[in-house]
Parts: sequence; C-alpha cells; structure tokens
Amino acid sequence: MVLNPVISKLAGKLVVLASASPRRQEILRNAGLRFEVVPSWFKETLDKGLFKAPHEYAVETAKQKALEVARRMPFKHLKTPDIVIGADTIVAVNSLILEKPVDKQDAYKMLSSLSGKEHSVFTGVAIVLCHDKDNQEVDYQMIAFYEETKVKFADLSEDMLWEYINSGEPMDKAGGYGIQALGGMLVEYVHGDFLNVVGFPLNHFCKQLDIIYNHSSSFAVEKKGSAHPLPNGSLGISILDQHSLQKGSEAEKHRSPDSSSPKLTQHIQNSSTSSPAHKVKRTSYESGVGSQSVVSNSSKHNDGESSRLTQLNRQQQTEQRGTENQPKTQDLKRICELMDGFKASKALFTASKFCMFDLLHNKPGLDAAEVAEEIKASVKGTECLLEACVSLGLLKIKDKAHPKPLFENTDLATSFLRSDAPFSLHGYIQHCSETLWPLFSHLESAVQEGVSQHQRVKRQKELCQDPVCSSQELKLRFMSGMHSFAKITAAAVATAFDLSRFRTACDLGGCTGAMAHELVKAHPGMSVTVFDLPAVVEMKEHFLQRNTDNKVSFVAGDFLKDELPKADLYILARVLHDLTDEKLHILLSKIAQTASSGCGLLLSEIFLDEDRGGPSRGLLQALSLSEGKQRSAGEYKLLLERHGFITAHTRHTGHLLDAMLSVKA
Ligand SMILES: O=c1[nH]cc([C@@H]2O[C@H](COP(=O)(O)OP(=O)(O)OP(=O)(O)O)[C@@H](O)[C@H]2O)c(=O)[nH]1
Repeated sequence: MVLNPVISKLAGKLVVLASASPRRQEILRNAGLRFEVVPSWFKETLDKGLFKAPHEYAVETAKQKALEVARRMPFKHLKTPDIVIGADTIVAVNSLILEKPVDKQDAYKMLSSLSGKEHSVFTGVAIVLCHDKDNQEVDYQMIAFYEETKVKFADLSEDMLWEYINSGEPMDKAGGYGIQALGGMLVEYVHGDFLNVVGFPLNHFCKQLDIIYNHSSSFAVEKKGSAHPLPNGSLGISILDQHSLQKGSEAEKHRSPDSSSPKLTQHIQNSSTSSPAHKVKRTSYESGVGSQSVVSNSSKHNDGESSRLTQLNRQQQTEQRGTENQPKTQDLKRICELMDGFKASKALFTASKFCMFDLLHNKPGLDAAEVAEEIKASVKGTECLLEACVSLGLLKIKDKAHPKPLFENTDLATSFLRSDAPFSLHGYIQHCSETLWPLFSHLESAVQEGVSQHQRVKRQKELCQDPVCSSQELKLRFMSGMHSFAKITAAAVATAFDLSRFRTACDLGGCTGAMAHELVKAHPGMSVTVFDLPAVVEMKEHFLQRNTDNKVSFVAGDFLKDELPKADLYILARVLHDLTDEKLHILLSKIAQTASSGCGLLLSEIFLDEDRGGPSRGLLQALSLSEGKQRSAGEYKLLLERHGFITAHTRHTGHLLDAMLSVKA
C-alpha cells in the first residue's frame, strides 16, 4: 500500500512493542504494523533530578524499556526480535515532570496544576535493532528520539475536575488525562502531533524508519541540541539520540551525497566508540538495567565525573557479568528474591491479618511495644514483623531522631492495605492468605496429580482440628476477596472500550456488583444486572455501595442452568479461566442463545502472551490447578468465535486484568 511504504519495510520482521499501553498498540496497529506485544518490566524510577530537560528523562526511560525487552527475549522467549520499540510519555509543566497519577488525589494535583495553562507533552521513543550472531551473541543498536506537543487546558472547576477523576480515566495516563476520550473536553488547543499526546508520535516514527531503511547514511547526523551519541558504557550498545530530526529539512541537509549506499550498521558503529562490549552474550540476561541510564546520562558531564563514571561502569560490568569465581550480583539477587518471595508474602498476610496498617493509619508513630500491645502479640515478634514491613516498603520510620523507632504507613500501605481505603486489597490479601496459601503449600502434590488441592487442604484442617469457619464466614471471606480485587480492577475494564451504545448489561458471576457499579459510573446511560448464585446475592448487603440512581440490580440464578437475563451487553469478568471446557461451552452457548445479533460480550481476564511466555501472574495463577485454564487473547478469541461472537477489540490494559470486546454476529 502506498500510504505505508516504511511500515511495509518491517513486514516479515519480528517487531516487538515493549509497551503495555493499549493506545500505543492501537496507533501502531491502525498504521498497519504487525507486531508482538511484550510489555517492559523496566520500572519507571529513574532519578528525574539527573536530567537537564524533561525530554531527556522520557527518552532515557523509553530506551530502558525497549532495552529490557530486547535483552530479555532471547532468554525468556527464546527468540531474538528484529526490532524492539519502547516509548515513554510525560507531561511537563512548571519544570515538573508528571507521569501517571498513583491515586485520585495525585490525579487531582496534576490536573489542577494544568488548569488554565499550556503544558508540553513529550514522548520519548527508542528503537532497538537486534542482530542475532552465529556465536550466540546479539548486537544491539539503538535509535532514540522525542516529540513535543503543546497542549492548553481550559480553566477547570472543582466539580469538573472531580467528575473527570471519578470517571477513572486519568489513572493510567501521563499527566492524568486522556486527550482521546473524556479528557479531550478539558483541552483548549493542541499545537503539534495529536498522537504524540496519546502516547506515540507516529509521524516522527515513520520518518525515523524511513531514515533507517531508506536513507541510512543520515544516521550519524546530530542535530544541534539533540543528545549526543552515548559512549558504549556497560551496555555494549551503539546509541544515537535524535530529536525531531525531520523538523525542517535537517535530515536532507545532512544526508551524504550517496545516501543509498552505506549500510546503517556500519554507520552507527562508526559513529560510536567501538568496543568489544558491543556484543551481548546470549547466555546472560541481566534484568537490572535501571542504573545504566544514570551512567549514560551522567557521561555527558565533565571529565572528572566521567572518569569516576568509567570506574563505576567497570564495577557495574563486573556486577552484571560476574567473574569466574563470583556469580553475577543481579542473578544472585533475582534468585534470592524468588527464594524469599514466600516470606515477604507471609509477612504482608500476617501484618494485614493483625490489621497493623489500620492501626498505624489511625495512630501513626507507635513503637514496637505499643503495636504489640494493640495487636496482642509478643514484642519480639511484632518488632521483627514491623522491621520486615519497613524493608518491604510497607511501613516507614516516623521520626528518625527518636531513640526508639516509631512506625507509620507508607503511601503504598495507605492506598492499598488499610481495610477502609477506597482501593483496599485487604479482603483479597486475606483470601490469598487463607485460601491460596494453603493450596500452594501443596503445590508438589498439585503438580503430581494435576488437580486442585482443595480437598487435601480441607482434610488436613479436619485432622488438625483447626477451628472450622462456618460456611457463611467462608462465603463472606471469599466474596470480600473478590470484591476488593474487583474494586481495584473494575475501572480499567469498564473504561477500556466505548460501551455507550449498550443500554443494558448483565454481569454474569458479578458477585458483589463492584464491576457493575464501575460500569454505570463510566457509562451513564447504562443499567446493569448482576447475575450470581442465590447464596452470593443474599450476602450482597455486606458490600453496600452507592447505587447510582438504582442502575444496578441483582438477580439470583445459576448461569449454567437458569435462564439468563436479557441484555445488550454480557460481562464475563474472571469467570472463564475457572471453568472446565464443558462448563465453559455450556455458558457461552447459553449467552449466544440469549443474545441477539449486535449484542456485546465484554471479557476480562489475564491474557497470556501468545507464546505463553508470560505474564507470570497468569501462569502462577494457573498453578492453583483449578478446573479451568489460563488462555491468551488469541485463544479466547477463537473460543468466542465458535459461539458466534466476533472480537472487535482486545485491550492489554497494563492493569491487573485485560479486556476483550466481542460482538454477536
Ligand atoms: O492524552 C493522553 N496522554 C497519555 C496517555 C497514555 O498515558 C500513558 C503514559 O504512560 P507511559 O508512557 O509510562 O506508558 P504505559 O502506559 O505505562 O505503558 P508502557 O508499558 O509503555 O510503559 C500511555 O499509555 C499513553 O497512551 C493517553 O492515553 N492519553
């Protein structure tokens, strides 16, 4: 197709988008690019203070995201991509960098700082070209650039701000708004590339591809003001940063007379310090890429600093590659993290069981003895637990000058671990502790037998004469776990698609109605029926929620046996992965029979990567060996197609659950 001559250059190559952002995926997919999505594990925690300008931060983060995936894939996915694309979008206002808000209050702070003002949106993009060598080595080359768009917000009233925040839209968006959706209403003008604000500067990207594949000689060009090619450092990568290279005719001006002949690879290698570290051995995958960016950036500073950095660099290399007598620090850390993971989980479960986070929220600054007294536990044990929680980032020391350590919650604990926090995971943590933990302690048997260990756990409890919970208590505990998980995930699922055309919805297995409430909040024209077992529906009063204009109602029934309520949209959130194939087909056939053509089916699950290489959350969940199984988006799509539902959209939300919207043909 004439429109995408550059995109078509990538046909037949393994292109990987190192991003969980559904918007980036959509922009690139709409442009006709075929790619795999492997979200980056790089944590966006670079020290912003180290960057002279906001765009440098975005570019460096984009590089680290892409690099992490490029380096992980040969080991974890057993294949080397040809190209990995990473991106990072930030908002800059009043010399502050705004990323995604961590909670509603944070979103409020961000949006009020943007009200009535112009700000800049920067998206840094990194393209890593990978070359698999015969000798088990991979060569990496990096091209990085950024795009800036100016956006002006109208004056925002408090009501407007809160209404927008409560829509749930701001939470996974840089600067706390989505210009492509409701957030568009806040915007007075946009100067520059709109898609850059949404998360990916498609035009600049295509121009960059054009340079890579059609005019490779202009690669060595450094535009005035752009970041310098970075020394190879510990990464062993050739790196070029380009800033708006195509703005005006910079690329043209700098292109060598014979623009078609020199090969990109040669050019990049010539333009950077050549070093044996240019190649990265496939036999070592290092996940700790975070610190490298600091070296890369600081390497632009003065000489004294750069020799210190060279030293640091060498030390890092040893740490990252190890020596004959010493294992790699990063590897060792990773293994220890895995070995100790269960201790951390159990510390969290125990602190949560003792309601320690509620206690320290109400009375911040207690010492170990005071906490011990309140939770009726030993001082020694409490002290160990408190200190462990500090090391895990759940608690902090209030006043370091005080002779005895005084403890208080970190923001993380305040947001998620208090039992009355809006996004409390308290109920789900108790479910993990009381139900999943015992199951996983029989993992060996589960793997040997291939079945869930529920019965074994039950028998063991009876043998040990453990206090038996009444079935009512068990039900309540289960519902409370599901409720807290649903409250955290529902907004991302409810807002993943434009569902405004559906007036009525039915949430099958909708439990306490947490998803239903989010749906009616996000889609004001919709009313939702929650359909669940009578035993569940009768307990719904324990989870009272503000019923938006009575738009949420409950119907008791068994979705495998009873007639389903009529609706324009059916919702299956975390239902299918738990059902046997037989039950799953019964349920889907029943929905297909009840739904008329044009009806929607909103599915929400963890979608496994198509090659089942991740994400770990899904694969670890499968180890509970329930009757069902974890599937990829492709597998769900096929299943739904068999029942006459054609998938319209798939969203890897980057949140805890992904979503798929299908329509009855
Ligand atoms: O108007 C809009 N502005 C921004 C967005 C979305 O915001 C996020 C920015 O976050 P980031 O660059 O860190 O990317 P992530 O979503 O975390 O995904 P990665 O896996 O790539 O780190 C981005 O999703 C933008 O699309 C928007 O939607 N509208």
